Amino acid sequence: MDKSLDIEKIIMHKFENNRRLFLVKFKGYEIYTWLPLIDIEISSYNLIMDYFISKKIKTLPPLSIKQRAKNLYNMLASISEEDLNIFVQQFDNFILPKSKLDILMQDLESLIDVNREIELNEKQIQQLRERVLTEICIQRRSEQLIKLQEQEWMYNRICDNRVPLKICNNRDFAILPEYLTYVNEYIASDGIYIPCTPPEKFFGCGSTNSFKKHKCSKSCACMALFEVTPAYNKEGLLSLNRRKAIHECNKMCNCDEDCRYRVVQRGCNVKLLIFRTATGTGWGIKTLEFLPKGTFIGRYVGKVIPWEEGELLSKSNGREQYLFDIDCYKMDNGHSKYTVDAYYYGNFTRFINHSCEPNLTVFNVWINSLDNNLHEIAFFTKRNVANGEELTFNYRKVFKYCKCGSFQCKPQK
Ligand SMILES: C[S@@+](CC[C@H](N)C(=O)[O-])C[C@H]1O[C@@H](n2cnc3c(N)ncnc32)[C@H](O)[C@@H]1O
Repeated sequence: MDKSLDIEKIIMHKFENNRRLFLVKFKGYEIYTWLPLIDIEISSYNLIMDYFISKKIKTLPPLSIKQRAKNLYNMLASISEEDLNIFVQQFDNFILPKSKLDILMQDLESLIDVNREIELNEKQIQQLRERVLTEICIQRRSEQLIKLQEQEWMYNRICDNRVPLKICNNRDFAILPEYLTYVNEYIASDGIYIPCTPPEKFFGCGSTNSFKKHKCSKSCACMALFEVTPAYNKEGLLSLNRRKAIHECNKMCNCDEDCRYRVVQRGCNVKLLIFRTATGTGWGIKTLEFLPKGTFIGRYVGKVIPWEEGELLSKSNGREQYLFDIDCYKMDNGHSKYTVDAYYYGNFTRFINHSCEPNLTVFNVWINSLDNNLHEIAFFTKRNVANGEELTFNYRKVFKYCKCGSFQCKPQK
């Protein structure tokens, strides 16, 4: 019988060659088929019972050994999500054995005598339960790996990083949040306009009439125009120590795409892993290569909402930590005009955890939007970072139970 078809009702039964056959109708189909008891008893035992009762047939068919073994399996399998996550920790690094479900079911069947209640002692129950739970873990793990693979593929289809992202969870059965839409840019909420080109009066550096692309140097006209110190060295690493505004060359400039003042806009060029942390902070980001100080990591993106809306959202559980104010310039009321909400829309940076001793730092960057209140929020490494280290920044919102584990950690009392 096709396992994907559900039986809606049993119409009648008959005996043929000493076998009881049932005429069944499948859910959603006008199909009627004769099936032997053995084919339907596991999935539709209650239907068979109801049918027998309705027909006033006294002898109910006994449960088959298979069904009883299945019931026993289900009984042993009952466990909460939390306990399953604890159970799976016994397998180092989530390396599970090969499935032995067939042997387990055979063993359960051979334990069962159709006419008698089975009696198992505590130790037998414990051993069987461990085998059943192991099978559940194997099943859940294979479903999870398929899902994580799909999510990695979906993220990389959209993600504009120059190196593909990797996703890995060797801690529990969680997958990445399915409500998250991966985006590379700010998404404007109703009534907000995000400029994607500089105003016309801005000419950029180099002559726009020239066909020959010019090379920007320390004396790039943009830096003089915006009265900023050039932010990057020749290797494209951040050379500012103090938090200053960064202006990059933009769409109006006549310099190469690989100009040294186009770092953030070129995207992340680092091998990154979205992983499940061991410290109970959920997902996090780690680098899969050594990063020198000043390496650009990513832009914090998401839905741009008015600051006041962010304030309201921050009161709802779990949302606050995904909100980031675009706050280089404050309004008269002392707050930023806009906030980025990365809860439903965001990129990998929404998974960066907080640390009281972080290895990332945040800079405000203007590229094509020259609106004071709509700059980019960019992460750079604030020191050399070793291959395999988790990337963190300081949220500047203290956690009651901070799990960053650093010596500087200041959890709220
Ligand atoms: C912006 S998210 C970071 C990604 C998050 N770990 C996840 O799985 O989506 C912020 C949330 O991560 C967790 N988190 C981040 N840093 C933490 C820390 N130092 N201590 C405890 N929880 C932390 C908190 O649950 C917080 O609400």
